[in-house]
Amino acid sequence: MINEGEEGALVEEWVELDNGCICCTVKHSLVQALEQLVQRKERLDHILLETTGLANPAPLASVLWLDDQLESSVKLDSIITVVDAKNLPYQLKMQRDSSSFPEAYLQIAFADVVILNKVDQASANQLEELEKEMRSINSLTKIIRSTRCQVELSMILDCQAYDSEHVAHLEALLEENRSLTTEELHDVGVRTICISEKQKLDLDKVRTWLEEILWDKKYSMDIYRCKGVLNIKNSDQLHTLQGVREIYEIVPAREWRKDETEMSKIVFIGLNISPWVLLFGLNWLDFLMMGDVFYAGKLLNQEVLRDCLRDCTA
Ligand SMILES: Nc1nc2c(ncn2[C@@H]2O[C@H](COP(=O)(O)OP(=O)(O)OP(=O)(O)O)[C@@H](O)[C@H]2O)c(=O)[nH]1
Repeated sequence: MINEGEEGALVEEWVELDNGCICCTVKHSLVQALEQLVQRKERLDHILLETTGLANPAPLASVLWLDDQLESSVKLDSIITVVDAKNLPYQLKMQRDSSSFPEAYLQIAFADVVILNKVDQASANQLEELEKEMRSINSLTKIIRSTRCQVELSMILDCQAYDSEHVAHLEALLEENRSLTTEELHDVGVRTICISEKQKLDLDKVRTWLEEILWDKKYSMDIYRCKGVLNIKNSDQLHTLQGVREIYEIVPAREWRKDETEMSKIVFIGLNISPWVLLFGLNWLDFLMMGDVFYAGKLLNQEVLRDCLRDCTA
């Protein structure tokens, strides 16, 4: 850490961690070290943690988010991924065609913000294609184009992506997606699915449904991230859902406003997401699908949905 000392001199300070990878072996001592830092410094606004280019963000995200719930002084604000506009198409293709550990996919799937860097090295068409591909992996992410990573700090700090009460972005996203059309469904890989439903949900049943998906990994779906607003039976409160891997939280956030439509909107980002399996679960929650489902950024129409359900119950 570099700080300003007496008479403006720069003072370098180090906090030493045991040897090991911060996303595996030393994740708990990392949290302790961060807390120590916060206690020692009065003027610490943000901590930017840079992992290696091969890191899997999942363990770090879970441990920092969990710590936030335990009222630690360190709070996870957002995960930012820098991608290279020139090389990303090659990396995604390589990982799609092999069974290797999909770091590039994981890092996009977990990103709350993607900085699409080196845009001077790609054509307008290539950039558009890349953004489309990234949005099909993670529709929730905010993409910022840059050269030499020059971005407004206000765009990457204070995003509150893990804040239970901060759902404005999610609501905007689901509105935004409405104009998309139906396309292919048979797609494997890391994808986003967005589900909206008008009927009120039974909270206990939603929990059971989520736990089957997140904990029991029903039908081999591997969910990295989930977020949502929920319209719960016998409650006048808008509830929010936040989840990172197996950990999830549903909390009443605020009363529904008069000008908003009371409905549930849930987003899952993960590997091998099967729309029909999720819908089968939803059907079991006792409601007919009245709302919309978007898969990899594309709207599935009601006919396709009904076919999915028929397939599941046959
Ligand atoms: N043309 C172009 N080159 C860039 C841009 N951003 C970075 N570079 C160049 O890309 C090379 C790699 O940049 P680094 O910033 O060291 O890349 P890095 O991935 O952070 O490297 P690590 O130190 O391994 O983390 C350098 O030669 C940079 O000058 C960009 O927007 N456009």
